[in-house]
Amino acid sequence: MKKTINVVAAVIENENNEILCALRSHDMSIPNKWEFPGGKVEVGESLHDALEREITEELQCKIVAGEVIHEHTHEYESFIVHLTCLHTRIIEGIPHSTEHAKLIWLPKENLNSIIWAPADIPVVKVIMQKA
Ligand SMILES: Nc1nc2c([nH]c(=O)n2[C@H]2C[C@H](O)[C@@H](COP(=O)(O)OP(=O)(O)OP(=O)(O)O)O2)c(=O)[nH]1
Repeated sequence: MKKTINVVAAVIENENNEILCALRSHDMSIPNKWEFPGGKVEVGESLHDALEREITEELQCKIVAGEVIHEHTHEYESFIVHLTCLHTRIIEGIPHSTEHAKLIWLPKENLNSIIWAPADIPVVKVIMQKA
């Protein structure tokens, strides 16, 4: 049976209505695809706590996590991901990549100009509808 992992990801918007997009590196799972920064929720952790922890580790800045934008389940070939994306804003620092190949800020209306991890496509559509 395929394993299901619970993942929480940050839709980080700046004052220019741009969204932070992170490129998975060639040595990660789902390589060379764009995603929203975040990661797996640990046992006993709330979504908000998990996201704030992951962003501190991954981007070396502090965010505050807000409402859920979208959540759904996507089945990959070897595992299933339950992805919850939260609206967030940075409260301290500037994002620096510690794990990703690249970070870019993209205007909401251009989010479909890059190749997203398949699980992210529904949330990208939701964000673009609100652009
Ligand atoms: N953080 C994040 N992960 C995503 C997104 N979309 C998506 O399919 N995923 C997948 C990629 C990973 O397999 C998993 C997230 O786990 P992770 O961030 O701990 O991934 P990882 O590469 O560090 O871990 P691993 O797969 O090497 O064990 O969920 C997304 O938008 N953000």
